Amino acid sequence: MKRRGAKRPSNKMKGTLGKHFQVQFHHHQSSSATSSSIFTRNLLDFGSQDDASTSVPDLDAADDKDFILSQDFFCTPDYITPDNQNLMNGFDCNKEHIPCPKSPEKLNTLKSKRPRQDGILVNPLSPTLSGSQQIVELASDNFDADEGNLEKTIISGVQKTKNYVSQSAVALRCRVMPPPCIKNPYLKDASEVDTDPFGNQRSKCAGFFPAIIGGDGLSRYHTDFHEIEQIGTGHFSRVFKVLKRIDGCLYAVKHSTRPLHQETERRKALMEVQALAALGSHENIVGYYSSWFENEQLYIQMELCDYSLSRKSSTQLFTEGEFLRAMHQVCRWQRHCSLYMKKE
Ligand SMILES: Nc1ncnc2c1ncn2[C@@H]1O[C@H](COP(=O)(O)OP(=O)(O)OP(=O)(O)O)[C@@H](O)[C@H]1O
Repeated sequence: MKRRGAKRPSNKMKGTLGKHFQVQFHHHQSSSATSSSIFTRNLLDFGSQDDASTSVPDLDAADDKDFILSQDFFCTPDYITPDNQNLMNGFDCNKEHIPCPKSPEKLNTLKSKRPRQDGILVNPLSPTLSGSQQIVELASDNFDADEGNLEKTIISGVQKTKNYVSQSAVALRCRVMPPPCIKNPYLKDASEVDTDPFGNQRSKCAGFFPAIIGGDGLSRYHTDFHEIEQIGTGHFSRVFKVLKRIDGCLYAVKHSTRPLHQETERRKALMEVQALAALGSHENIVGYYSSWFENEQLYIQMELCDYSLSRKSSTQLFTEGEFLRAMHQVCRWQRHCSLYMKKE
């Protein structure tokens, strides 16, 4: 494997984990030129948040950024298109009898607790530590030769790299797309999706589709849902039939058509969500699942109704049965609401 810009002597990294980190680190460097612009932009954006004062001694600062980001946030571009399949097989403990990387729990030992200069013990899994510090601590369990250096690194890290992992980076880590679940096996009459909407993307990766991630890379809508079709329009909104990737169920997602810039606008839009959530589940009320703001638009995830009175064209007349069913539902709904009001 070609190594470019290798700064650390190889004897620093012993064992499988070290090998894995080295491989990932160098591979990321060599493949960075071919990475998508999204990856590159995000890496740069993230890197720009780390100023000189936050760099860690003994290690090259730029190397550290690559090292941390490729491991921690993206599943790495390598994961999508591995250049060397054998290297990826290194993760398979059964195949090569190589021990798996230690679980984070195993690091929570007395040995891994380092005294800070102010005398307070530092737990590497404590939320006050950044991701970079945890990775450095992870390395210390494997590379005894560098124990002293790493100890210094950790202590300095606590002082200097306090807010190294930004909120957006943490959010990005949470937005790794789950593998699609076309059919939920626990649903009796599971919705059949005739064709695989994920098509050839499925073979490429288990989790990250850069092409459909929004401009900021953090689209919850595109990460969590596959949009199938538009099923309705409201006065200020559009409603889509979607497949939730992780559970394989169909839902309706309604989102506002224009950005809600003002706080008052957002509050007003939220009233619909609050009413739906407060009413709870009822057979005649559309089920509410979740809601969120994205790009200043409100998204509401709801039960997908297979029938809508508004879809009947104005020229079509209701049959008597349909009319009675509709009236019955309205009455039940009113009763449900009045019961709810009484509770309040
Ligand atoms: N949960 C759902 N399942 C199926 N179709 C839906 C669902 N929610 C809305 N629709 C469809 O989308 C159309 C518009 O939705 P809705 O009635 O919520 O909009 P609206 O209240 O008129 O709009 P706005 O909130 O912008 O004023 C409905 O008439 C219906 O056809």
